[in-house]
Amino acid sequence: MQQRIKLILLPILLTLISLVILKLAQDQWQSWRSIIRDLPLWLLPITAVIAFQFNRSRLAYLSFLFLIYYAVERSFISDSQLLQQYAQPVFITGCLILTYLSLIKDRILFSIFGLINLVAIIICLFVSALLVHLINNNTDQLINTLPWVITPEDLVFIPWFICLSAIMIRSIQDVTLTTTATAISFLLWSIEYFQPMLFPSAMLFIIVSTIYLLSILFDSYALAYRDELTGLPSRRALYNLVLSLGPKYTVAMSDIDHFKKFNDTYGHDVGDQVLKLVSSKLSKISGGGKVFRYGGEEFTIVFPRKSAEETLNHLETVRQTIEDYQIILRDEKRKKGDKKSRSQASNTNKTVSVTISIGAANKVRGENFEHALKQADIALYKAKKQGRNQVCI
Ligand SMILES: Nc1nc2c(ncn2[C@@H]2O[C@H](COP(=O)(O)OP(=O)(O)OP(=O)(O)O)[C@@H](O)[C@H]2O)c(=O)[nH]1
Repeated sequence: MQQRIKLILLPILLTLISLVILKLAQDQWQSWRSIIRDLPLWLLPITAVIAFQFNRSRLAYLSFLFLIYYAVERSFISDSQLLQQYAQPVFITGCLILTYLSLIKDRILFSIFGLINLVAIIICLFVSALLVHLINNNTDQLINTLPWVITPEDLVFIPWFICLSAIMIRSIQDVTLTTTATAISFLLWSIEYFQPMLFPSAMLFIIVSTIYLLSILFDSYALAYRDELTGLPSRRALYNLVLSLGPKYTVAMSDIDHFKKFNDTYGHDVGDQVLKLVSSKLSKISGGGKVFRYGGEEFTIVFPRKSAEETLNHLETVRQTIEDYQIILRDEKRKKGDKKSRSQASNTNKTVSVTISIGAANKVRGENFEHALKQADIALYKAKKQGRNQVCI
């Protein structure tokens, strides 16, 4: 749930807030109009290249297609009738492409997948031309069968609504910043068509580029500083934190007991499940402890401004929580099986529990972080030797 708030709701909310602020501050940026008008012509290609470099092929496609759209729109700005004439098919094409790109995965641009995507984009173009043709030729019939349709122009809401629903469902299913960025593009694309007077297109495409660049930046940050399996900050993030630590802190090393045996008994996949659950319990440690996956089944906890004695209660509480926690092993058959096997599986779910050992050490004056880490490791070794499932300092 937290992940959904962070990766879907927050970016959408921030975009909406930015739009409101931009609208309210309209008078201020009006004087920058000529710069704003040119900015997408620089920003969109830069975004496309960066997205391509970072293997975000979907964002690269979108930046490139928006660039073409914006460049064409700018060059035909004087011929407003021509723009009007093609507005509907162009809008539906955009909706279809955005929906298609939100449904697929990022693939290498110059590969067979790149070719497939290119063909799919061309198909979107034809489908939208066909749709508009069908709508225009069957307007009367459609209006009679669909009583809630008010004018022929409103018929565009049908494909739009289908695409919107598909994108929304996809955003909930595939919680990534790229999917959210595609959903936000759809929102801005809809504003561009339904409310063209609200914002100049240039402003919308500047926002689109900014969102793409930010999503690439945050994704890369997460890749560099977060452990993929557990979602905890990685060892690299730990060494980043060390740079900001003051003279007083405590380092604790924690390790799951007999994890090799656990893996051998239940398999590596179940081991992974347990690692995730232990990480989630550890990450809720009290006392301001910051938890990192050090590697394998080892975790490091840093308590800034606390002595080892002051952290004992917090470490003991988390150790006890993990010991008491009954882990329900998900039956793999259940995920793939039919209804019958699912109900059988729910009765055969096994519960297991694991314990952890923890060693903690103070940062000693005149010594560095490595020294504190080594002392914590020695304390952990002591906890293991004394029978495991305990905290030692
Ligand atoms: N499932 C899974 N296992 C891992 C992962 N990383 C490390 N391991 C396993 O963790 C186990 C660590 O085993 P050991 O270092 O021998 O320690 P232990 O069995 O936990 O025994 P003690 O620490 O002495 O209690 C090895 O079997 C590794 O394969 C991982 O990401 N997933």
